[in-house]
Amino acid sequence: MTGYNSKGDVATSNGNHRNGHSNGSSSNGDRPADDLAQENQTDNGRIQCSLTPEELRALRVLNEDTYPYEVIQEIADFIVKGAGMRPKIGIICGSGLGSLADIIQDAKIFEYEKIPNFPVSTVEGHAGKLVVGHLEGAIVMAMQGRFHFYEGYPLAKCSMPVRVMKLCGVEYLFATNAAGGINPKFAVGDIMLMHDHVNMLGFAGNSPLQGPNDPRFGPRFPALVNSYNKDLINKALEIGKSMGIESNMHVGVYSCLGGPTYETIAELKALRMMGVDAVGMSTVHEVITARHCDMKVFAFSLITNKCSTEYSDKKDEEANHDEVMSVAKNRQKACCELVARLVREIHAQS
Ligand SMILES: O=P(O)(O)O[C@@H]1C[C@H](O)[C@@H](CO)O1
Ligand SMILES: Nc1nc2[nH]cnc2c(=O)[nH]1
Repeated sequence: MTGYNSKGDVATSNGNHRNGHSNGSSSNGDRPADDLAQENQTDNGRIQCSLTPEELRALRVLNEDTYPYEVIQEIADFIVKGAGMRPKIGIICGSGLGSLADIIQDAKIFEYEKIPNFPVSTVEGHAGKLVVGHLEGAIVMAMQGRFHFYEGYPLAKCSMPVRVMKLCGVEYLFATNAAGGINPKFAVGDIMLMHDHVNMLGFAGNSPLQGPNDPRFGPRFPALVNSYNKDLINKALEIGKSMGIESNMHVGVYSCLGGPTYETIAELKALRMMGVDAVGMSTVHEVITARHCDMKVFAFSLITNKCSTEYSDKKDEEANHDEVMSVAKNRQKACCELVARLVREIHAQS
């Protein structure tokens, strides 16, 4: 059998692996490169490809920026069949917020590495598991680990799981993230419900929808006004009130930068002038992909650090991922309750 894993290795029928890394296992042992090149040469001097058509197709899919509809459908079928249920709500867990998936009951867990054609998570705080099960009566699917542009994935690949969710039957996307608070009124640990975004990667000419448009997902030129569902924002505000956290909740504008660097003071000043309240490295391309295929979107940022727009020599004012993770851990209970109660409301309405 020929199989593929998500690291781009190709496993052949005799169990050998080919990959591009010098320290990877090789079906060719330690034979000199000249020998191998000669063996693969055809009469016209071109290197002959020894991959089967299936192997080539899988490699193409792994390396392509866009996933064909049929491949997304295959992934969705794999998940729905494996889980034995069809989810209605999709949740993307932000950095350190993986516990949002831990509250799912009767969970069927899929490691990303075992899902055909799925990328792998490479960031600390993103476990790399897809969890399908029940939450407050609804069937949900949660990504414990998302894909970021700075990991080296093209945007279409980063947000490909949103299309998988859609073909699984998901109607609502809940996207969560850890973000730096630029609005001076925001404190560490606050929750900002997103009501709009500034797509900085889009300003630079990058979009998850780049390339040929497949109308089975949505239109070539989707509108993005009203992307963030107002009813869900209002419901979340009511829930926040009844949890007694209304003074730690805001509604604001998020912006996604490419990362992995945190922002300079000059960049933060520019973002603030543009009306940005919180800054991160994700979510926007997922929201674009979700709106393109007409999903209802709810998204929030957990403010894990304050972004000062004043120059300072203080080391403790510099953002760092350990702080991001530790704040997320401390606030996971409130985030889980907010998500669970909103899911309950949606389920009660349907
Ligand atoms: O996945 P999210 O957007 O929650 O993660 C944020 C952005 C970077 O991945 C990381 C930086 O600390 O946290
Ligand atoms: N870009 C960015 N991402 C974050 N994720 C968590 N905090 C931050 C931040 O300050 N900036």
